Amino acid sequence: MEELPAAEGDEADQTDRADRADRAAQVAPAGQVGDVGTVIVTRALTKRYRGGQLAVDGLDLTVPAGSVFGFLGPNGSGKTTTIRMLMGLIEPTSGTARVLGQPMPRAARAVLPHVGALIEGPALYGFLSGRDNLIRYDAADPTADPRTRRTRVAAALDRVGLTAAASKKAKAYSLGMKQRLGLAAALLQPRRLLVLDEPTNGLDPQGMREIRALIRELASDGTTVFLSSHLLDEIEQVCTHAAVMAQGRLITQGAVAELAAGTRGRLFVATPDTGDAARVLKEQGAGDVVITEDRVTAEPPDRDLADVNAALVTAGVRVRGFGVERASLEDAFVALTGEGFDVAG
Ligand SMILES: Nc1ncnc2c1ncn2[C@@H]1O[C@H](COP(=O)(O)OP(=O)(O)OP(=O)(O)O)[C@@H](O)[C@H]1O
Repeated sequence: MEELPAAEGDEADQTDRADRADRAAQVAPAGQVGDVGTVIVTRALTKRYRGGQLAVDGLDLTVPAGSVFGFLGPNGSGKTTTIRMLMGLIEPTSGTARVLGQPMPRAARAVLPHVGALIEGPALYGFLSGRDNLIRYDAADPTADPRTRRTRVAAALDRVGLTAAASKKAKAYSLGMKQRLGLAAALLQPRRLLVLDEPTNGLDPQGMREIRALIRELASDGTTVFLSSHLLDEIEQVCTHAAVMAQGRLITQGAVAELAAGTRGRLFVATPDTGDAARVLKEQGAGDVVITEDRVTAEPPDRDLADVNAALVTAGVRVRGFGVERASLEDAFVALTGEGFDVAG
């Protein structure tokens, strides 16, 4: 199987992501309904299932054009239900959803040809080769010209790095290769929007890296990518923007860098005297003190950190490092919900 290019280094990645975030911000200044700069807008979107379960509760989502938008939430928080409403697969109970400027599900026929979707794993025929699976997908599209089918399929296989494995039966594919084949199917036609539901679910770390690299590459062409995930670090690694869901409700949304920036990071002390450091930090008013090997971390207290540092030194704690770590999206989530991220919905 062909290898995808390795993920770029952290620094290059950050720059690239910042560039894309800028571009997305430029085309979506206010994110109003119907704004050409937004590809998905929902207002008070709500879904109550027949059994009474309120799966999505008054969701106001704004996805800027050109963004890699992470739809983040623990299992059961309503992500798949939202995606199914956006794709016109189920009707909302109330509220509205517009995709590419058109109302869903009413305009599904006009909208969906411009949207590539990978929802709940690709439906593949195991006894057919990867290539033949794509030929079937392409043949099912009434707008696809049969004369150029082989060229389109070859280009899609190449795009996801499956050319060398194209003749293998799909049942012999690894999970990562199956996901890539699903992506290839979504890419048979040029798309303005890609919607990926948990694209790395069940993959090993290498498979995850490959799919993330592919997502970055797709986004660099200007395609808006909307992906759901229950993995915070995944969103931080690939997304320019994110929305955070919990129990059917939107907790927050915006540029990833800004979401975390609004939250205070954790105070850390690197020291061999962890026990004493933890005691002093508590005395100084720090909360949630955690000891790990030769580090103590805590919620910073509401006082000058220079005084906290001085108190440590006065107490004889040998301080090798002291500071506040940059807040992660996880810190933001905990600050907003008062809960850890790994909660069941
Ligand atoms: N068809 C259905 N009928 C009734 N309840 C449902 C149905 N589908 C989902 N639910 C419930 O709605 C809530 C939201 O589920 P949903 O699948 O949208 O969440 P999710 O964030 O995508 O989670 P996961 O990552 O586990 O798929 C859950 O409590 C779930 O049990």
